[in-house]
Amino acid sequence: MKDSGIEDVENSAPLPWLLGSSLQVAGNIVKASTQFVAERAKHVDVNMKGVHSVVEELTLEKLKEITSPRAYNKDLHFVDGGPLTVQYLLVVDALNFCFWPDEELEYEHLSLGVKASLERDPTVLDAERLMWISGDEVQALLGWPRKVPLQEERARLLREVGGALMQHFDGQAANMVRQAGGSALALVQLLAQVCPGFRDHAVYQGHQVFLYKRAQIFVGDVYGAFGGEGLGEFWDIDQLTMFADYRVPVVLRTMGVLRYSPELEQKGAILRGELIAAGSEEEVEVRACTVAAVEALREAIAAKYLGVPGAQLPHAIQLDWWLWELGERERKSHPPHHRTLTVYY
Ligand SMILES: Nc1nc2c(c(CN[C@H]3C=C[C@H](O)[C@@H]3O)cn2[C@@H]2O[C@H](COP(=O)(O)O)[C@@H](O)[C@H]2O)c(=O)[nH]1
Repeated sequence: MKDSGIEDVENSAPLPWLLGSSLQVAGNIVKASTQFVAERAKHVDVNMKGVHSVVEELTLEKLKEITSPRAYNKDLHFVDGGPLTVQYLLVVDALNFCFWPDEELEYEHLSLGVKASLERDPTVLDAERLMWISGDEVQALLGWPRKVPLQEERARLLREVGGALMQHFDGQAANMVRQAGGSALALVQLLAQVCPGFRDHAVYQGHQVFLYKRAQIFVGDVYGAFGGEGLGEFWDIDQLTMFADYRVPVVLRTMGVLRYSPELEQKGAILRGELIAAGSEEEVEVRACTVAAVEALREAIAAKYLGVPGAQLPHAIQLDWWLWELGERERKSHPPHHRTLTVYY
């Protein structure tokens, strides 16, 4: 095969199979598969009138804020511009799920708790230590005064990360980023391949639906923490979708962008704070329609601001950070979010 040069490409291009795979051709499998759900959803829908009224009110000044490098909240994180930041973000995003069973526990307790531990002991996130971490050590890592929800699961997920880093990347999360060759989608796929805990998907009406929330948020965090440069430089960062959590759907509902059926909202579990099962139609539709809603917002913003001097078209992840921070600030006045016991978000 020498004369065809394929051998050379294989040796030089990282993960060539991804470049030609459905992942690249169909863009992001999260975008494609959540669209499949949004077109059929019974309990949730994306209200295009709501989308257009939000974009109507979106000023150029607000858009500049959303697309500025400061949109990523570095104060909440350990950011030293080096590979230890990548190790830190992978650990945080391996644990970045399901805080609500503990009324007082919020995301910042996770990110700032791990940051404080790392500043006390720079070896605390070494892969060979993560491989053996216990539930009690996870509680200590966060510096939380009591057990954290799903504590033993969180320890298992960290042990999985430690083992994968030792097996494939010489213990360094930064090596995994480098192996993705500057592609955000390839890095999402690579992380989901080596760590089953990041394979956030469901089966909906017989079709596999990918949300990949923690895998995508890890890539978004690396991009944000490094300001889109060095280890954070991804040529296809605009291909990532928003991160399907439980905070942003509430924000989109208060904006009139997302609508829930009466069964789901009034009579249903949400207002009574009952659990909605992971993988149920309701849960998958809430998450998938949230992804589709942010894509619709993004397209409507592009239609309004394409070519406008000084306007930068936002990535889905920048819209996500804007909506999530808004939801965090307003969470006391917002209606309750849906409650799913899960390791995915
Ligand atoms: N969609 C989306 N979901 C996000 C985040 C973040 C972390 N954002 C920081 C990182 C960079 C940015 O600049 C932000 O400062 C956490 N979560 C999810 O929210 C839920 C936690 O909610 P609560 O219980 O209220 O703390 C839980 O599912 C968690 O996984 C985000 O950015 N987008």
